Amino acid sequence: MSLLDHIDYKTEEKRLKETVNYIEKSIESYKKNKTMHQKEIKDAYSSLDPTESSQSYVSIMLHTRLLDELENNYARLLKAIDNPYFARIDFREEDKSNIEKFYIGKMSLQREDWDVPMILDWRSPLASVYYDGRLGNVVYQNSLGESLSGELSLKRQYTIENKQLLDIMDVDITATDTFLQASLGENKDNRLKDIVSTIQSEQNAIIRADIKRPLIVQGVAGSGKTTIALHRIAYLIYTYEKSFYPEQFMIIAPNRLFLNYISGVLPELGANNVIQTTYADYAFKLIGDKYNLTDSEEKLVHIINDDYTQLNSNKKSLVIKSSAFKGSLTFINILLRYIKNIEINYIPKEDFELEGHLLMSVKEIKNIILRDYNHLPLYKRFEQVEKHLKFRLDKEKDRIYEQTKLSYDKKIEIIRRNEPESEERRLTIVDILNIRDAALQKVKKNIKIAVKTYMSKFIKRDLFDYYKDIITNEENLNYFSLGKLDDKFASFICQYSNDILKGKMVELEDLAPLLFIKHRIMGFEDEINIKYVVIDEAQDFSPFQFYALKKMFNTDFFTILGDLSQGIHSYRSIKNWNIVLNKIFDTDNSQYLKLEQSYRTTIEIMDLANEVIKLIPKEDLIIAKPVVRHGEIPSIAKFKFKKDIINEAQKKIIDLISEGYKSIAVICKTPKECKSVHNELKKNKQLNIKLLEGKEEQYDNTIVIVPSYLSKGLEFDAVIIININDIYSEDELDLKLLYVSMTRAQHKLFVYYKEGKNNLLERISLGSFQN
Ligand SMILES: Nc1ncnc2c1ncn2[C@@H]1O[C@H](COP(=O)(O)OP(=O)(O)OP(=O)(O)O)[C@@H](O)[C@H]1O
Repeated sequence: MSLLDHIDYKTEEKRLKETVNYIEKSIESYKKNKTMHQKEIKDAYSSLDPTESSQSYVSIMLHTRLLDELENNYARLLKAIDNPYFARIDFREEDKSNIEKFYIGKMSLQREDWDVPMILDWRSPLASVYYDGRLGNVVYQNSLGESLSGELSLKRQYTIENKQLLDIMDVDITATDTFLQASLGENKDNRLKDIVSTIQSEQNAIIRADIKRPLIVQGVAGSGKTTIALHRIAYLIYTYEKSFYPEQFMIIAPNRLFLNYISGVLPELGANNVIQTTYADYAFKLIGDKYNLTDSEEKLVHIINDDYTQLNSNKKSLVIKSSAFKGSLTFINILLRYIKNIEINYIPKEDFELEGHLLMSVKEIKNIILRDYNHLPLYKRFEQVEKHLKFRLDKEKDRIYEQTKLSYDKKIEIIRRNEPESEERRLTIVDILNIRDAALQKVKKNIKIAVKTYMSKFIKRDLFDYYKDIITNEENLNYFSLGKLDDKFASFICQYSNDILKGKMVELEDLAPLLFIKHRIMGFEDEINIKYVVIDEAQDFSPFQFYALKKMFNTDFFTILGDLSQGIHSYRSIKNWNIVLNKIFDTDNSQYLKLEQSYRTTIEIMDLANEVIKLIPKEDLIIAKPVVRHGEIPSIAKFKFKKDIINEAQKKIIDLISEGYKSIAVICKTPKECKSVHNELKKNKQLNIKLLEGKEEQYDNTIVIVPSYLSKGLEFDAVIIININDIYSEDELDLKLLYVSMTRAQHKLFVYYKEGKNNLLERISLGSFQN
């Protein structure tokens, strides 16, 4: 049906015009108001008298605030004007007779003369029925969490561009979501986009899940985890705007390139100032930059390359084991014992006294440290002790001074009373007076230095000294593990860590324990004010990484998203979500949701990728179900020579560009192979191909060449997997790397490999799924 034939075309056309006109008028009135406020501020400044009158200050403050609000609204209106809304629902509240029409957009728009909003924000409670509700009776929760019901009689979607209505689509019970199909079929550039108009019900449940309970989401490749994570933040900022500032939300992503890839979404959703960081960047901000990070991917690359086997077959398993150990619950417990030991043993053994007078006993001091202020970092507890000591001293010092004086005065009095006046008596008294004065001087001096002297008995050490004291000291490691660590392993890990730390380097695995020590012992210089944390690609986190964040931020407000099938760092990270659900958070409180539908790839590509991941013999593996979108069958081609692969890839890239694809990736297994393929491909001057090595913070190229592990999280219109020397084996890690590489493709996938020992790709190319 053409747009003009739609029964409501005229009404909808009129409504759009009306909305656009209203926004235009609002923009005009903004401009007038802005000039007015600016003039008020200027006038107030010119009549500002520094000696008097707060009137002008008040005026400046008021108009500055109003101007800020105005600027915010203006930015929102400008954003909305070309495409003010994307959907409409017709809804009748229970027990009411009238049906209201609600137009849903990325922002809300109120008209003073209307009862219902002109545009309803997609994050508002009622808008939820658009995402969840089928036509008929529906239930949604209002902002107080109460269930409200009503009848949904229409769900309508619009395509609007540049203020023009291009399409109207009514969604009934059976209609497949053509809008979703259209959106998934588009070619995309190298930035993630918002999906407000096509959020699916299972995704909506995650976006709007209870804020108070930690939420763990296992979602297959391309199920929208990253996208939803960002929408959830935008939703929470809107819903809880009175309780949280955007700056109190933090999203943690795997690397800066990825952060750049997602950076456009939150501003587009009206959520500015959210902290977007990587674990390492944030950790270094808190622990300082005395030490540097070893290349966090280097270990993975060694493992992928299987370099260790050439060096020392045993070393690989020990390196892997120590990575896992540093992130484990076992190590958390060792550190907890170690810190407790510091707390107890670093307390001085003596009471706090002045001139033999007890001011505070060790027992009291212990109580301050171990009981009353136990929630604070140790050094902050020391500060509390100092305050208490000062308080006691202030209270007692005059009395002690007077008592000292009195004891001498008494002696003099006795002499005066018992001895007759004589030169000798006078000299004795003068002597005593001199001794008294010296004693009082001493008391005065001791009063001055008493607290400082006592506090100097508390030992303070550098963060890294503490860490080395446990991770490079075999005796301590054994002692605090209660003798449960294997001697050979303990010895290896100490030596291995010492080798790294002595070069003023740390590995990614060291950051969580360092953060935790800093949190419990020194405390952080600036107050940490993060209230909500979202972690993407969380399958690569260790238990300790989650634990350290939870403790530092002192919150359960977490959304954690990941896909275990893409856990390519599983040598150092969680193996399943249970540990997070039950050990890091409270089992009864944490929520677990699954996303099984994949939106990124075509059925044909997903089928092929699923064949790969199914080769991992794991029962709990979740296989992705692609949404119904067909495309070309991925082509897998074998070549005799490297040069043939390069030629074919060059040709294919040129074809893809001419077909209008906006983002193309060549993915090789290792960085080494990427480099070598890049050197060949770039000989064709027609191709501007960028090699991604992991250090870059952004890329704007259409064509990139990227190692498999770095492609995680990204997506491209078309992917060409090239495999020449660093062949894929059937190891779990290799299967995951190949799976990740394949699932980056939205529309087209090509696999080119060199004949020889490449059994896995050979096997896949002969697979039954190839028609
Ligand atoms: N409801 C939706 N409507 C339209 N597009 C969607 C929807 N959900 C997801 N997508 C699209 O699917 C693609 C994959 O999304 P995203 O990258 O967020 O998934 P992911 O689960 O984080 O993937 P991966 O784990 O493989 O990196 C994106 O292009 C996103 O825009």
